[in-house]
Amino acid sequence: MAAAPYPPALLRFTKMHGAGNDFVVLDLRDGSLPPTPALSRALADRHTGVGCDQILTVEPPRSAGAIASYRIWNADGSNAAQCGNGARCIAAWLVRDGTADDARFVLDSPSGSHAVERLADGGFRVAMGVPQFAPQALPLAGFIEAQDEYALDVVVGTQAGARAQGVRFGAVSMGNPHALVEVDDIARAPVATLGPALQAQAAFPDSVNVGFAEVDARDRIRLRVYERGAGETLACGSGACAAAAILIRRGRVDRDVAVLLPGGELRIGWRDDNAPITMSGPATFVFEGEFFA
Ligand SMILES: N[C@H](CCC[C@H](N)C(=O)O)C(=O)O
Repeated sequence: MAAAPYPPALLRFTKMHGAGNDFVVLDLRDGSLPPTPALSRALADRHTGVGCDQILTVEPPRSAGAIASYRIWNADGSNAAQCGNGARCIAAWLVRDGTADDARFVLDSPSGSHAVERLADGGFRVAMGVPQFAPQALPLAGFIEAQDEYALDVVVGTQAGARAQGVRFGAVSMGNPHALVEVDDIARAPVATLGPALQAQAAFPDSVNVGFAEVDARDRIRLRVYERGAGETLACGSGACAAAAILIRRGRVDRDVAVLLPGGELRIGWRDDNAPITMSGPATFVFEGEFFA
């Protein structure tokens, strides 16, 4: 086997987070290749790498009106089509870079084009697209029509302690797949057991991001998310949009709602069913660095 090149190549990156959901941002606008799954895992490793939930790339725009596009790789190396907290961090990165010199601009993600607005508090509001409830949009196999609530018998736990339990959940795509389980007490939600168990169901051939929501009030949701490809994160922007969409559609919350996640608070608005969902929240720079790839 050929020896690895020496000295190893240096990879410049920016470490950022959105409400605690943390990212390594790579600028690929010079035509550099996107990270391989192995490099994504190496960058994401919290002991031997930089450490992050996702890797985000800044790339040339793909649509006429956009100033840039972004792509997303999870910590396990898998590719994703949307990242709400990441969208805000890419927006902040482009403002600092001088590419975004207006308060309003458009970014392209693999899921579509997103209007972005810079807010007075330094955060950003992003139009995250119209939620898609059709099971095929996730995909969610075994169901034809969109339902307010689905039921599956899920095996939870490992061999010895494995037990089947009926699970009721909502499902929606924000460009990436989300399932939502309502709970009475978010602090005691079975995130670490039921999250991976639902992801492993054949009903989710592409896996799924699993949210657990406690409705505090008609304008406040508490949410924890066991993310596809990253495990439980401190926040999930598309997950906050998904939870609000499902709970608004069920009539459980109003169309303008605060979503309280372990890492911070996001504001979600959905003025009518055919409008894009908007997500507002912070984007934080942590450090710049060079990684020996
Ligand atoms: N784990 C997600 C991608 C990151 C989404 C999340 N970090 C967000 O802020 O939306 C997926 O595989 O679809």
